[in-house]
This record gives sequence, C-alpha cells and structure tokens, in this order.
Amino acid sequence: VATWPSSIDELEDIKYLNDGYNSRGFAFAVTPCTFTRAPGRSIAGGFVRTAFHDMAPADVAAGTGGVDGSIGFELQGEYASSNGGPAFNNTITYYSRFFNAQATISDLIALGVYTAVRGCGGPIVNTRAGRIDATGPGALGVPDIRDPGPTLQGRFIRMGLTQPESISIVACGHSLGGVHATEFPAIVPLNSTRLGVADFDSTNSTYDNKIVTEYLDGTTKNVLVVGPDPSARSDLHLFNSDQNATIKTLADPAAYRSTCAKVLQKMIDTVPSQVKLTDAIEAYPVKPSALQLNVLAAGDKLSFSGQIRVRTNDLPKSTISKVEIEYKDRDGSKAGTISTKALGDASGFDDTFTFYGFDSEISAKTAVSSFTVVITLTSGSVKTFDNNGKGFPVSDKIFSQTINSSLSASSGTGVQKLNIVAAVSIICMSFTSKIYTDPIFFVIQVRNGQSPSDLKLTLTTINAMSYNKLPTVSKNTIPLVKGCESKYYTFYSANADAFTNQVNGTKYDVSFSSGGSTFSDDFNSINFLLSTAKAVSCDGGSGGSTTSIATTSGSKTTTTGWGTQQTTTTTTPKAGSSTSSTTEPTKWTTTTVTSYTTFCPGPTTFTHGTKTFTVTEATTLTITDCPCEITVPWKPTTAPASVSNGAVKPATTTTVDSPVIHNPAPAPVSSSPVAAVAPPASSTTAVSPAGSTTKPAVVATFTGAATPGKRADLLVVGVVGMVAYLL
Ligand code: HEM
Repeated sequence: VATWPSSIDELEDIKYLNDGYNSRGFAFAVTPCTFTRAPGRSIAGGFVRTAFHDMAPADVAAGTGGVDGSIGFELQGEYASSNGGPAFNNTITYYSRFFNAQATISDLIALGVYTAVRGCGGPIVNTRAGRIDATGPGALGVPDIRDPGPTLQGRFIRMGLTQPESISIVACGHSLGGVHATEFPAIVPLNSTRLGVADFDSTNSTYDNKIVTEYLDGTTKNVLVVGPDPSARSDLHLFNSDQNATIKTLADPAAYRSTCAKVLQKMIDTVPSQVKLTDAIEAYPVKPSALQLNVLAAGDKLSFSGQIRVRTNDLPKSTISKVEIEYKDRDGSKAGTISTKALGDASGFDDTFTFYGFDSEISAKTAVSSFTVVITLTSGSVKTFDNNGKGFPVSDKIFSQTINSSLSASSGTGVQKLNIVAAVSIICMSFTSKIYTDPIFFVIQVRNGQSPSDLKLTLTTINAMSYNKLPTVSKNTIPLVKGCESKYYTFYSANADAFTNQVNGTKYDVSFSSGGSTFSDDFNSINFLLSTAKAVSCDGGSGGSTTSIATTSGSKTTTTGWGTQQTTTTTTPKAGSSTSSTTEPTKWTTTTVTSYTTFCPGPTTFTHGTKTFTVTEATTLTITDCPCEITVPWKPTTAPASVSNGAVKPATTTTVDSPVIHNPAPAPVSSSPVAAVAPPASSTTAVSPAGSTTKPAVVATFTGAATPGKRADLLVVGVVGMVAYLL
C-alpha cells in the first residue's frame, strides 16, 4: 500500500468511496448495472467501450497513443465513423464531474473500467494512476466490424496484443451492452428490437461469460457473430481465428474472470511511452483526510482537526474500541494523544470504511510534524498504523488559515470574492556572524535562501469540457501579501475573483520556498470556505513586521512586544544611510530594548566566529545582554486589502517592515575584520528579498534546547551589539 500522501489519493477516494459517509459517488451511474441514461444505452457498456476506443489507436512499438483521453477529441470528422453514438461523449461528460488536477480524464477512463466491470459483478481490474490527458486527437485505428482478418490482426498487434489476447479482450468487452440500431442499421434493422439494441448475450447487464458459452453452444444472438451481414461478423472472425482454441478456455467462468482481469488491465495500462504509471491503487488501511491546522486567537495554540478513515474489512467496526492519534511535535518528539469519535461509514464494491473525526488544540510553539494512528480493539489488543514507518506527515510550516479565509456568497454576478489567509511558521534564520573586538560587534546577516520566498497562492480552476474537447485545468498564481504576525506564525493573504460556475472544482495551494525546498498546503477546496470569515488575530506577536509604532517624529513611546522594556523614536534617515539601495522607507524607527526574543521553530545551525551552533529543536532565543537597539524602516501604508477587513490592523496605522537591529554604539572600533564579513550598516544589498518573513536572528540565551554540549557555548556569547539586515 502506498505511503500517504501520494499522487493516487484523490483517485483512491473516487475508487473506493461509493456509498455512505464522504462518498464520492463515481459508481453511481453503474449501480445497478442495468442503469441506463436512455432506453437500451448501457452506461457500464459505455464506460468499457470508451476505454477500448481511447486505447485502440495505440502504437506500442512507437510508444504513442493508449489511454490518454484523446477519445475526447475524436468524435467528429474523420473519427466519427469509428466513434459514433452518444456513449463516448456521455461517458466523458460523466467523468468530467470527477476531473481535477489529481484525477485526469484518462485515469478516470481507466477507473471507469474497474467500476463498470466490478459494478456489474465482474472481477477486480487493477487500476494504476499517472495518465496524462491528450491535448488533441490522436491517430485513427479503432478496429472496424468489416476489417478483413489480416487487418484486424494487424491492429491488435499494433496495440501490443497477442492473438489469444485479442480474442480474449473482445470476449471480455462484449459481455456488456450490445449493438444499436441507430448506429448500425445494416446489422440491427430499425425497430427490430424492443429497445433499439441487439444485446451481445442474454445477460447484457451482468459481467459474465455468457458471451462465450452462448457462442460455443450455438445459442448466441450476438450480431457480430450471427448478424445479417457476413462481412460484418468481426467477433466470429476473431473467435474462430485459432479454431476456437482461446475462446474455449474462457468457457470456464473462473478462467474468464481471471483472463478478463488481466487483459482489461493490459488495455488500460497501455499508455504513451512518456507516461509512468503508479503502482496499483489499493485502499489504504488507514487514511487521513481533511487535516486542518489553524492558529487560534492568542497565538499560543493551533487547532488541529481532521478525519481518519479506517478500512474495516479486516478490522470490523464492532471490534474497534477506540481510534487515537499519537502525534509528534515539530522536532519529532512525542507530543500527545488525540482521541477521535466515529463519524460515519462508507463502502466500495469490496471494501468498508469508518471515518473517525478529531478536533483538538495543540501548542503553536511546538506544533506537529506527524502522527500515527493507534487502534485499540475491544479485545484489548492495540494496532498501530505508522504509514509504512514514516508516520502520517503534517506540514505545519505553511497552511491555509481556513477560519480566516472566505469566499463571498454567490451574488448573481457570476463572480465571488475569494480571500485566502495562509499561516506561515516563523522561520528562525540562519546567519553568519563576524566578531570584532573592543567592543564586540556582531554582524548578522540572513543567509540567502534561508528565509521564505516566493510565497504564493495557486488557484487551480477547471475549464469545462465541451463536445469533442476535454476539460483542462488552469493554474493562476497570486503573491501572498504579508499581514501581521501571531506569536509563532506570520499571516499572509491573497485575494482573487472566483467564477461561480467554477467554484465547485477550484482547488488552491499555498506555498513558499526556503533553502531550496518548497513547502505547501495543497489541494484545498474553496467551496467549503465561510462566506464571511473572522478577522485574523495577531495577539501575541513578538515584534514582527506590522508592529504598530508611534509615527510622530521624535516622540518617545514605551510599548511592549519587542522586548521587556523599550523606547521608540522615529527619525528621518540621514543621507547615505542603510536605505541606499531602496527608495523606501523614508523614516526609521529606533527601539531600545532590554532583551530580545525570537523563536526558532526548527533545527538550524549558525556560525558565530569560529564556533558553529546547532539548534536541534524548537527553541526560543533571548538576547539578554542589552540594551540593544532595533531599527526598523517604517512608512505609513494601508494594510493589505485582503486583511484590512478589521483583520490585521486599521488601514491608517503604520506598517513596519522587517527590522534592522544594531548596536547603539557607532561603527566598530576594532580592526581585524575577516574577509567574509557581512556587509556593513550602510548597505542593504546582500539581504533577503523583500517580503521575507524571517525574523531577526539573535545570538542569545537558549530557553529551549540546543545540542547538548553546544548549549554552554551559546550561553557565554554575550551580545554587546549586532547588526542584522532584514528586508
Ligand atoms: C474487433 C474489435 C471490436 C469491434 C469490431 C467492436 C465492435 C463493436 C460494435 C459495432 C459495437 C456496437 C456499438 C453500438 O452500437 O453502440 C460494440 C459495442 C461494444 N463494444 Fe466492441 N468491438 C470490438 C472490440 C471491443 C473491445 C476490445 C471491447 C472492450 C474490451 C469492446 C467493448 C464493447 C462494449 C462494452 C460494447 C457495448 C457498448 C454499448 O452497449 O453501448 N469492444 N463493439
């Protein structure tokens, strides 16, 4: 079974959640198998035939064609004679309701074969994922009922099928449905049948081998065997092409089922050579869903909620006494146990599930990195599910803050306002430092790549399919704008317009890059968002970018937040000051603090002089050897529109960009600078890009944990002064 999360997750849900709680309903159209959209039009038959006609033009030797959804572009013009009738468009239209960036039409075509065959009582056809949808029509090449024998055989060889496989695949396909008078009046005369269709066998809505046994015992009414036009008897020509040797082997029902499972899988696994299919989609024994973190008001806590789907085939619900989550904090240390309660049951063709829900509060400081699911049985025995040894990961570095995100109600204009708030874990910067002596003077600089960059909201919308055209997805990227800081998280937000007719399929991701990696919270639905959301709460922020500072030049204000005690003055910068590389800001605010605290949410290393310090887990760093001055550029500005709704701060207050911390003393007196010294105070060029959320780094006292042995080193680092450049 796959390790969660994986690229199969969406398809796995669609495949297995047929009925009940959280059901996806994909099998609805073939449940029961007799379901028809119009009299005589087998939906299940349409699913299976669509897959064959999509695959049939494949040229396996050339690596082209196969199940790629190109059938969606092959309903007109030169393709119309091969792909006539309503079944193809109806099938793809049905699949398009399940289509999204993680469920391509071509993968749904493959899944449709499993669903139709199993839904009609046939064997399980393994399905894999990873198919890529075509963007236009492919080659011609579907076999025709009037193809001469060698032509027919040539086509199957091109598809990569041996003679026995070609015979089997037709016998396995023609168990369902039949031939329609409207499309084939020459072999099924109009009004010659009750529903306008000549069924292939006497059980056209049951997936069984009657197609074979009736052929062999001479009772068949299959018009492709005994129809009025001898030149249009393709089933007969194929079946007896090896003197009925292969078809006779399929008279045994078990042999029929196992052969069909194999050959139908071969059909749907025929894909263009550039496609890499996943392993077979199998039901997870335990699968998380709807995991959600939210920073709560005071900033100290995160709400952590979600659902755990337990497959109850081997673990009947009645034998389960409790399902618990044992989670680890951001450093991977065991942090606590969360209880769940049963929410509801779901089922697939062969599988049963129960969903267990949880909603808890955890520390925002130490957060969560992964969990295992512990199931206690009524017998007292305990089973732990650890996701193939990896634990179920939870990304706490960035997540959609859904309690503050919104999608305005549909207003009839066709457009709804979307506001997404993302919470980004404050990242302890890694920095280099240079010691001068007499006085000791640190130059601290954010190391490139260590601070979050490329913060963005990615909206994936679905462009609806039309006749002879597949649906597609469009991705739209919107920068996330920095809002305020909570204690351990910085809020960002972005606004977008969502078209009402696209709301259902629209998914969004929030992401950032840092240190060469990308962190994201993906594939969230917008249609579950509140129409009006609560404002974000920035209580508990430790002195971040939107700290409100008095704006009167020269005024002195005592505030809290930066340190235990502070005075703030606002001055106009001198010419040649550190704003040289930017046009803004026009003023500086200097705050004197008696201590400075920052939080490192995860492991990092930094060098101080010749010493390297290693932070191994979430740690609060505090500079105690102050007074220290923190200088921040400031400019009056409006809060980002997306959070101005009373959320972050009033529009008229001051937004303070990232701070510069420096020693109140003038430039270092000492000599002996080393070559790799960080830039002096007059330059801001070698700093992290605007929009960085990295908080000021400080060399300080650990109040959390560091590598044993290193901690002592760190404790003796007295911070007399420092310069940090942060934009
Ligand atoms: C020599 C190859 C084949 C030929 C010439 C052929 C021909 C046909 C024809 C003429 C129909 C009637 C379509 C209609 O009237 O709507 C039909 C139906 C069907 N075919 Fe084939 N077929 C071939 C192979 C296959 C294969 C390999 C499969 C699947 C594995 C398949 C699955 C079906 C199904 C399920 C139907 C019923 C569709 C319905 O009831 O709407 N066929 N086929």
